[in-house]
Order: sequence, then C-alpha cells, then structure tokens
Amino acid sequence: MRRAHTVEQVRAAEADLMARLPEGTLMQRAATGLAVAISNFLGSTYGARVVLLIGSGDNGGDALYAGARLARRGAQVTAVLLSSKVHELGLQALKTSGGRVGSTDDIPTADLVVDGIVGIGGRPGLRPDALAAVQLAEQYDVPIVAVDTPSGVDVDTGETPEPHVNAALTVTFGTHKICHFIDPAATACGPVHLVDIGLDLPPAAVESLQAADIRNLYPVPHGESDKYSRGVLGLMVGSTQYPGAAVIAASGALGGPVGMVRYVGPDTVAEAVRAAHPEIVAGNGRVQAWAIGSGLGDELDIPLIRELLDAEEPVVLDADGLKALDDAGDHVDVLATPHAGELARLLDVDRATVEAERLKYARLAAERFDVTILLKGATTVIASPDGQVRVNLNATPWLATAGAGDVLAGLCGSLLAGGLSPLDAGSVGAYLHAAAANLASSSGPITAMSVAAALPEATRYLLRG
Ligand SMILES: NC(=O)C1=CN([C@@H]2O[C@H](COP(=O)(O)OP(=O)(O)OC[C@H]3O[C@@H](n4cnc5c(N)ncnc54)[C@H](O)[C@@H]3O)[C@@H](O)[C@H]2O)[C@@H](O)CC1
Ligand SMILES: Nc1ncnc2c1ncn2[C@@H]1O[C@H](COP(=O)(O)OP(=O)(O)O)[C@@H](O)[C@H]1O
Ligand SMILES: [K+]
Repeated sequence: MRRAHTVEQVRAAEADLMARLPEGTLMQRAATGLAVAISNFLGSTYGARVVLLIGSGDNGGDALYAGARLARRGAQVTAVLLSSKVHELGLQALKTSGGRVGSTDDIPTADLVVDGIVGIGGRPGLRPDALAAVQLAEQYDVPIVAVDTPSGVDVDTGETPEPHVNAALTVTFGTHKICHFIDPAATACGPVHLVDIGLDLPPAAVESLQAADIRNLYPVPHGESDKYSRGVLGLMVGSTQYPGAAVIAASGALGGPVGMVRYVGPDTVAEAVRAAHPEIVAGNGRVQAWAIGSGLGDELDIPLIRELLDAEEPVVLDADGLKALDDAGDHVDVLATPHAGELARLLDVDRATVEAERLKYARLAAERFDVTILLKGATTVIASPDGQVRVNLNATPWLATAGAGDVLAGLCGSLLAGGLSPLDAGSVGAYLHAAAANLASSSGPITAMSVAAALPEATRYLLRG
C-alpha cells in the first residue's frame, strides 16, 4: 500500500526522528536519495548540465546537497538563488564540490532543472522570479525534477489554484504527500519516487492500494462455494433509450467475482442482455447486491430506487440513478459512482469546481449523503462516510471512452455481491477496471466491451501474483 500523510503529520514524525539523530542526518538521507534518482533520470551524470532553483527553506537545502553530490560525480551544477536567504551549509557544500551560483541564463541550455523552490512549507503559487525561471524551462523543454513536491501546488489538498511546476519526476521523502495522489496536483508530479528516510508515521490520510492489497481483498471462491454463496447481483441498468448500457454493465459484472447475475428491466433490453450473455437470468429474485442507474435515462423510477437504497442489500448507484440520492437516511451500504459532472449536479456546484477540488468534494458528498463516493476521472478518489480516502492511480487515458463507467458499475456491483464493503469494492473495482484497460489497450484505443472482456485476464494476473 502507498500512503500519503498531511504536512502536519510529516512535520511531527520528522521532529520525533530528528530529536534522536545527529543534526542534518535527515537532510543528508533525503539529498542522497534525490541525487541517486536524478542520476537515474539523467542516465549519464558526467558532464550533464543541471540547474538548481533554490528557495529559502530546507527544500532548497535538499536540492543544494544533492547538487553537490552530482557535481562530485562530474555534473556541471549551477544554483539559481531565488531568495536572499538560502540554506547556507548546502550552498557551501555545492561550491566546495565544484558547483557554482549562476542565473536563469543557464536554463535554456540545461539538461535538467531541479525544483528546490518550496516543499511542504510552501503555499500555492510561485513568486514572479520563480515563475519566470519555471516558464523558461518549459519554453526550452528542459525537464524539471521536483524536490518533495512540485512547487506552487497545495500540498495537503492536491489543488492548484495558482501557477505551479509541472514535473517530469518528483522525488519525495519519508512518505507520500496528498498532492502526489490527488488531481490536479498528482498530474503535475509526474511519476513519484519515494526515498525512505526512516520516519515512524501514524495512519495515513489517503491510501493507494497496490496489487498485493487488491489480491488480499479479492473474494476468491473455495471448495464449498456455490453460485449463491459467491453472491448474486441484481442489475437495474439500461433502458429502451440506452439498451447498450445494460449489455456493457452486465459484461463488467460477469468479469467480477459474482456467482450469478439477474437483470431487471424492460423486456426488449432483457432480450438484448440475454442475447449477449446467455448466462444472465431475467426478472426479479433474491440478490446480495444491486447495481443501479447506468443508462436508465428518463426511464428512472426514483421511488423504487429509494426503496432499494433503504433495503438491506448494498447498492452501487451510478449515472442517472444518482438522482435518487437524498441527504436523509442511512446509506452506508451504498457505493455511488459519479464523474465530476454528476457530483457537481448532486452538490449544486460547477463541474470545474469539483475538478479543481476533488478531495474536498468527494469527502463532502460522502458525509452529506452518508454513502461511499467513488469519484471517477484520470485518478479515481474513493471516500467513505467515516472519513477514509483511497485513490486509484493506474488508469490509462484510453479508458475515457463511452460505456467505461457502465463496466465499472457492473464490476463494483459484482464485488459488493461478493461480500466486500463499499470502500473495498470501489478500491478493488477501480484498480481492476484500470488494469483491464491497460491490458486491453497496450497504448492503443479500447472500447468499453474490450475492457470488460479483459477483466478475467487482469484478475488472473493479479491472483497469480
Ligand atoms: N523537516 C525535515 O526534517 C526534513 C525536511 N526536508 C525538506 O524540507 C522541506 C521543508 O522545508 P521548510 O520547512 O524549510 O519549507 P520549504 O523549503 O518548503 O519552504 C520554505 C519557505 O518558503 C517560503 N514560501 C512559502 N510559500 C512560498 C511560495 N509560494 N513561493 C516562494 N516562497 C514560499 C516560506 O517562507 C517557507 O517557510 C521538505 O519539503 C523537504 O524537501 C528533507 O530534508 C527531509 C527532512
Ligand atoms: N483521462 C482519463 N484517464 C484515465 N481514466 C479516465 C480518464 N477519464 C475518465 N477515465 C475513467 O473512465 C471511466 C469513464 O466513466 P464515465 O465517465 O462514467 O463514462 P461513461 O458514462 O461513458 O461510461 C471512469 O472509470 C473514469 O475513471
Ligand atoms: K519543490
């Protein structure tokens, strides 16, 4: 599992550890890891032209000490000092190692710029001279490696209200920060490399489950299992207006762990579902969970959906079905799967506002509607009403294709029917949905049906370990 902590949590853990270690040890650990990551990024360090952008704090200190190490390995390292006050010992180390102080004129010909402007002490935005330096690097296509966090982003929320660095790589220390996981800041980080500096940390603010975690959660059948004990999923999706949604959601459900799927809806749609998937039973009956809402269009029976939301069986609520959500009642067994536009409508704000503050609005909706919210997008945020937050980061942009959300709703329903909690069903569903998309795509176009078709293989890969 990858974990992200708040700035306050990181500062407390650092203070604890620093009290037990000789002064400067943590910064040396950070700088060593940073220098190694930069060397790997460069491929060849000897002769490489590296420009360090240095702000007033310890983030600049990390960059200066790492620059000193690179200079000792033959890099031509230049520091651009963006503040009258910089980490003095770090600057001395750089100079002693053969680095020098330069100016932004060095940026256009650099192989790499290191962003040591601000880290966890930074407020959003860049001051004019820092912004000009960053823009120069962008103009000349010089890649930027961010130290700890891309300067200018909001570290604890992942919001980017002001100009910020867009990094080709971020090297962070001790633990991930929230901005590494939550968009739009997560995208500004590029790949994130974590350097262990030995911090002892409390429970995380945000988690990102990895293959081993997903494998442990997946409901695998055993010798005693039968189709009912594996779980039966009821699908109330698709309509005469959108019959395809039912076929696609059914494919997603059958690609999950469920023992049986029942389809409940118009006869003509049921025919289409059974033609595509003869193993599906049409009509009402006992189920362990419901997936409701994808492609219901205008054929939406809100009172019926509310009855199902109030019943005992857990529910995945998607697309048009989300209109049935209200903020009265106990819905802790509900996993709601909006994209940003749908969440915006639920909360009566603009879509752009939700996109800009994804963590805030996912948490707010989970609390207000007492449901687990799975907010779809390039990165997916899953927030439960008790305050837990997970993110899924492994999706490919090729997944932004019509019907992909229907596959996810069916799959998550299947996982709920298999006995997972809404938080786990959302986490496992988002992970496997993205894994299947990666498998189906291998960097080319995909359809929703091809994603669903790749689910069994993605699951096999996962379970084999
Ligand atoms: N605390 C520790 O023990 C460790 C800290 N480390 C590094 O230290 C960093 C934190 O250092 P600091 O607490 O000195 O803080 P920063 O270096 O992140 O920021 C320093 C100062 O920059 C100024 N500032 C804030 N927002 C700004 C903006 N938008 N533009 C320009 N200046 C701005 C503020 O005066 C702030 O105090 C971490 O991100 C990490 O890189 C690492 O060396 C590991 C150990
Ligand atoms: N840029 C992107 N990169 C990766 N995944 C994406 C991106 N945009 C959307 N997705 C994923 O694609 C799916 C789209 O679902 P949704 O918006 O409901 O579409 P539809 O209603 O057409 O099925 C979601 O799982 C979402 O997380
Ligand atoms: K930085």
